[in-house]
Formats: sequence, C-alpha cells, structure tokens
Amino acid sequence: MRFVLTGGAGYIGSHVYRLLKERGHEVVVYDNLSHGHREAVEPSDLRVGDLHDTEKFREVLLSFRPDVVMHFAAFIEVGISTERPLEFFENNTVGTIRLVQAMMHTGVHHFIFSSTAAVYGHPERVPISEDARLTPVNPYGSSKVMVEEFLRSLSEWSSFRYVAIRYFNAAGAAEDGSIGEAHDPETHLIPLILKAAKGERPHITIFGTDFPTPDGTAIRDYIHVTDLAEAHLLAAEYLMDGGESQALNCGYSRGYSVREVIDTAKKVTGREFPVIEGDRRAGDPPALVADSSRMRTILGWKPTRDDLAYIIKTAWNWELNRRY
Ligand SMILES: NC(=O)c1ccc[n+]([C@@H]2O[C@H](COP(=O)([O-])OP(=O)(O)OC[C@H]3O[C@@H](n4cnc5c(N)ncnc54)[C@H](O)[C@@H]3O)[C@@H](O)[C@H]2O)c1
Ligand SMILES: O=c1ccn([C@@H]2O[C@H](COP(=O)(O)OP(=O)(O)O[C@H]3O[C@H](CO)[C@H](O)[C@H](O)[C@H]3O)[C@@H](O)[C@H]2O)c(=O)[nH]1
Repeated sequence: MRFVLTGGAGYIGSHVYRLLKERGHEVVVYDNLSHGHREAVEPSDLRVGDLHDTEKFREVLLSFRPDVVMHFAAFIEVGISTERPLEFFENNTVGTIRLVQAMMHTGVHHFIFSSTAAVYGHPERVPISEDARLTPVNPYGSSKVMVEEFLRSLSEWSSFRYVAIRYFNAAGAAEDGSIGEAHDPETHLIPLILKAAKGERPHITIFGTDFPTPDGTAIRDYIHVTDLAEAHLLAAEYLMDGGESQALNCGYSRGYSVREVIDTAKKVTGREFPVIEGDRRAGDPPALVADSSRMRTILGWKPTRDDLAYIIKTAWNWELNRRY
C-alpha cells in the first residue's frame, strides 16, 4: 500500500513509518519539523511542509497518490493547551479539516486519525469503552473531540472513511534503539524517570499521592509504541477491505500506578534516584485504562509487548544511546 504520514517525523509517526517500510509499503512523510526529527525518516521519504500549506499538501497527494493518509501531526502538550488554547484549535482542529479537504479534492478517502484517551476527560467507569461520554477537560482533548465529530459526520454523508485510534499512553522505543521518544519539552512520565536514572535530571516528582487508587498515585495504561504502530497498519487494511468508519481505543486494558512505573524503572535500569512526592497536576484523572476489546475484535489486533519492564527497557536503551 501507499501511505502519507503527516507528523511522521515525530515520536509515534516515526515508529509507524518504520513498521510500514519494514513490511514493504511505500511511505511519504509530511512534517513541518516543528517538533519532529529529520533523522527519524529516510531523507528521500520526507517532504517538509505544514498542515496549513494546503497547496503543498495537495501536490504531495497528487504526485504520490496514497491509498491511506495517517494523520499524526498535532500539538500534544495538555499543559500548554490550557495556556494557549487557540493554537491547539488552529493546529489540531482547523489543520485537520484543511488536510481532509485536500484529500477529498484529490480523491483520497481513507484516513487514520491519532485521537487520545484525553477525549474522555474524567471517565465515569474504568476500563473505558468507546461508548463512554466524551467530556474532555482541556483544550487539547476538545481539539481532538471536535475532529472526531467532524470525521463522523463527514463519513456519514460522503464516501470518506476513517479509523480514529484513541491512544492511551504511548511509551517505549524501537527494539534496536534507532528511534525513540524525543519531545521538547518532555512531560511524559517514563522518559522523565529515565532522565532521573541517567542523572540528567535531579529527581522525579510524583504528581499527587492522594488519588483514590491502591497506592494513592495515578494509574495509566502504558502501551508499547510498536504495538500501537501495528494497530495503524491493521486499521489501514481494514479500511482498504471496505470496513466502516470507527473510533477505537488502543491500550492493553491494564493500568500501572506512577509508583509501580518508578519501581519497575529502578529494577530495569539498576539505578537509584531521588523520588519526590508533589501535588497533583491540574486536570489529571485518577485512572485511564482502555477497554480495547473492540479493537481486538474488529481489527484482530494482538499486541505482543504487553510488559511494562520491556517497555521501559526499550525506552532506557534509547535514552542511553539517543541519536537526536
Ligand atoms: N504520545 C502520546 O502518548 C499520545 C497519546 C495520545 C495521542 N497522541 C497523538 O498522537 C499524535 C502523535 O504524537 P507524538 O507523541 O508522536 O507527538 P510528536 O510531537 O512527537 O509528533 C508530532 C509531529 O507532528 C509535526 N507537526 C505538528 N504540527 C504540524 C503542522 N502544522 N504541520 C506539519 N507537521 C506538524 C511535528 O513536527 C511532529 O513531528 C498526536 O496527534 C497526538 O495528539 C499521542
Ligand atoms: O513528572 C511526572 C510526569 C507525569 N506524572 C504522572 O504520570 C502519569 C502519566 O503522565 P504523562 O504526562 O506521561 O501522560 P498523561 O497520562 O498525562 O497524558 C498522555 O496520555 C494521554 C492519554 O492517556 C494524552 O493523550 C496525552 O496527550 C498524553 O500526553 C500521570 O498520572 C502524571 O500525573 C508524574 O507523576 N510525574
């Protein structure tokens, strides 16, 4: 198959890029490199361009003629979204509508969208099924819910079809350590713990020890980025086989607390580092765990890396030998 990946020079997109190439597919990455890394992609597969440059994106679609567009490009930092909400609606919501317009005008009708567990806000029940109410609690989550609603309606009234994958917490790195997570600023738990283990940061702070969870710290469903990448390929095959539009959760349906993640990281790295107990981070829900049965049934997704120690081991390998 032929794929265009927006945001393919970023963390998750570059792992999907790698998987698709390994499986023999043809891939073009469209990324403005605002947060991505040139080194993550073969130079001949990279087109540097912005979501808002509709002309340039149309040219890429017309010259490359993809079967499927996978759309990773977005602003991702929840905290920044609460300070600069407009930028998130502009990049994540308006940017996606412009992109889909260009697709429709050039006859490309299959779309995979990077959605997020943040669409659920503070869920009433855990594990969370796709039928749970979408009540985002920050502009980042709202920007993604608006896109999902746009996609749902568009696909009802046109030949456009999509899979929105609601990622839970993507983590880990390619097994060979050649690509991995490199956000700036980095706010995600596992890379921050590993920077403390490496001595690059003085400590790790636990954001909140008074949550209604067994050890008082927040629970998340950490999923290895390569299992997440597999879900994208399955979703593309599903659409190419005529599958209907869907929004699907992607997680292991198993949660770990912040303390459990820190303890596992200490074992995996063999390093001790200071752990500080701090206040809750604004807006953090106590527990986000996916009910991923729909994805397993509809796409036949069978993750093989459901092991927190393995996830941290690959992230540690990357952290010690980072190329970018
Ligand atoms: N990392 C997670 O745990 C997580 C969880 C849920 C959802 N997501 C979603 O997954 C997607 C990828 O996340 P990531 O962690 O790989 O982020 P990332 O920042 O590493 O990658 C995003 C990429 O998009 C590019 N980009 C941003 N705006 C652009 C624009 N206007 N034009 C062209 N390129 C642009 C950036 O340069 C970057 O390479 C995002 O849509 C994010 O919302 C991520
Ligand atoms: O220094 C830190 C960093 C994080 N945490 C805690 O660790 C957990 C995970 O935090 P991350 O920042 O790694 O991830 P989030 O769950 O906050 O958010 C991530 O996953 C969400 C979906 O679950 C969204 O998609 C979001 O974009 C993405 O960043 C949270 O309880 C957070 O409070 C700490 O205790 N200390």
